[in-house]
Amino acid sequence: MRKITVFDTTLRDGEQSAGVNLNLQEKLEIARQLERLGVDIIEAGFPAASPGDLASTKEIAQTIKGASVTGLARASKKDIDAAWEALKVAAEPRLHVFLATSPIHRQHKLKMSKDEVVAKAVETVRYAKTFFPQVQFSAEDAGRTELEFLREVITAVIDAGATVVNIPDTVGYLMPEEYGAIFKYLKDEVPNIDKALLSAHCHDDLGFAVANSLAAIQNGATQVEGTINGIGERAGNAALEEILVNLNIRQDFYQAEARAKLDQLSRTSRLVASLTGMQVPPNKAVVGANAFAHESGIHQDGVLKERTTYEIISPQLVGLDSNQLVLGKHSGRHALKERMEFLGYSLSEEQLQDLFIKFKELADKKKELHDDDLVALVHDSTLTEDGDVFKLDYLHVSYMNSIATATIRLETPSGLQTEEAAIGSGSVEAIYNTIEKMVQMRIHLLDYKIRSLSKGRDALAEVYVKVSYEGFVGTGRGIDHDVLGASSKAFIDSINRLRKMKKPKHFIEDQEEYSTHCVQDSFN
Ligand SMILES: CC(=O)SCCNC(=O)CCNC(=O)[C@H](O)C(C)(C)COP(=O)(O)OP(=O)(O)OC[C@H]1O[C@@H](n2cnc3c(N)ncnc32)[C@H](O)[C@@H]1OP(=O)(O)O
Ligand SMILES: CC(C)C(=O)C(=O)O
Ligand SMILES: [Mg+2]
Repeated sequence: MRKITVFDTTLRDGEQSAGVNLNLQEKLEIARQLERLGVDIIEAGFPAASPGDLASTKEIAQTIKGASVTGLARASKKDIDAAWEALKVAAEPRLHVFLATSPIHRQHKLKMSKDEVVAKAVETVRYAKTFFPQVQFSAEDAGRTELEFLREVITAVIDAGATVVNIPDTVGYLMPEEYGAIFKYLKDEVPNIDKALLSAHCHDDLGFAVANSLAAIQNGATQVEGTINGIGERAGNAALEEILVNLNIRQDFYQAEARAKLDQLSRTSRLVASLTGMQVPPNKAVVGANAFAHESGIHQDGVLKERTTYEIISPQLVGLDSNQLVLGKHSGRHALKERMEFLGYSLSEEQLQDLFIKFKELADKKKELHDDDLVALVHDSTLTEDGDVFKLDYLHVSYMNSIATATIRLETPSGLQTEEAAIGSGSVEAIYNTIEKMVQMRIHLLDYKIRSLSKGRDALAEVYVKVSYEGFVGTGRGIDHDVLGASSKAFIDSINRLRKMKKPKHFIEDQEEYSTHCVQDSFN
């Protein structure tokens, strides 16, 4: 199994993301987590860029012992001196110098000839080697460099003492086959290639950063560079978590391994997202919030029967407790049953079916159903399961000039449909006046309470009412995604309960005592 050295540049190339600026404490916190993750090299900054970058690189070099710490420098003595100032405290000082090699960069940016680039690269590596035992040379924009010239530069810098040579696809231009072919070419054609590690560094402009990095590994790269969550300049760098999980899950294919502890990946991703403010999209591979969430019934059924039907990565591998079966409108009975059992309800087939119908009705209106919603639904269905009750069929409320009008259709205990309308000074009063007319009972509302059952704007509403009718006191409860729907259902529920009361058993003079008894009776 080939060993792959993992080079993390979240704190250098990652921090080059537009809008990201980490302070010393934040950088240190990320560096400590990268150490826990077990990356081999942490690129802590670009010391010549600013006094702050120098100070944080130095602090990280001083603090981190479980990984090698490096910093970036241009092919310039001033930059290398600044890097030495920051990194001389490290256990094994390591420098990363770069110089562009592509015709575009030579001509327009550096204004240097090929010979001048080779000479500058060699001079730089030699100078760096007077301080640093480990020197990495990066041929910036190697991806767009003439192969023969790249071979010449790489051979020269290894001769000058470079211990790592990096072949960046700086602008994310190459296809995996092309990038892999460069590594194969250099392995075959650079005579001293065995004296240095060969490194891959990819950007995601065309969406191939991870694929390109893996293609490089397939073709001989022994070091891979990237950032957590793939943050970085423009479209970002290769996402390290994706590369690491690929190497683990498809070890059979790559025949290569890294020493990183994958169960630290989720935590590292969350830390980087929160400190950089660059949130991870939910569908992002490995660390997205939905990466281990199954919503559709067929998938949930498969996962419940055998996890690997739809899950190639176990959540525990990346440090999560478990996968998630999200209950929503695409879910099926298997997942609903499993969740209800988890919540302590063992439902008969009939009860499950009844609940499932209500579940689907609610799921059409609500994005995701939480445990509270399910408990509410199961209670709601068991309250009305014995038939012989009024049921709400249709509700319309309008409110104009301080007058509310409710139009309601009820299904009566004998199965008939009846419709009525009435007004009130508010919507709930209009609803209750209408229902009262329909059931032909003079009902006094003694109490009305409303609360939200779950989280979010689309949470279910639960309404409790306490009512009295000819000396009887009863309560009712209604749950609905709409507060007026819940209010109607609670009132109808209280009427259904009153209708079922048997006078000798339930008639209690003390109304408080009766009410408590009734509530317990209803909800136990
Ligand atoms: C692919 C990459 O990610 S490379 C790293 C990119 N990261 C950064 O640039 C972040 C930190 N950078 C900075 O803070 C600043 O650019 C500094 C402090 C390094 C330099 O600032 P300035 O001196 O004002 O130069 P400026 O950034 O405007 O221009 C870059 C100069 O470096 C030169 N240069 C670029 N790359 C290299 C190199 N590898 N070696 C030597 N010189 C280089 C450019 O040709 C240009 O030189 P010129 O002034 O002679 O035209
Ligand atoms: C400095 C180099 C390695 C770089 O970040 C790039 O070329 O993308
Ligand atoms: Mg880069």
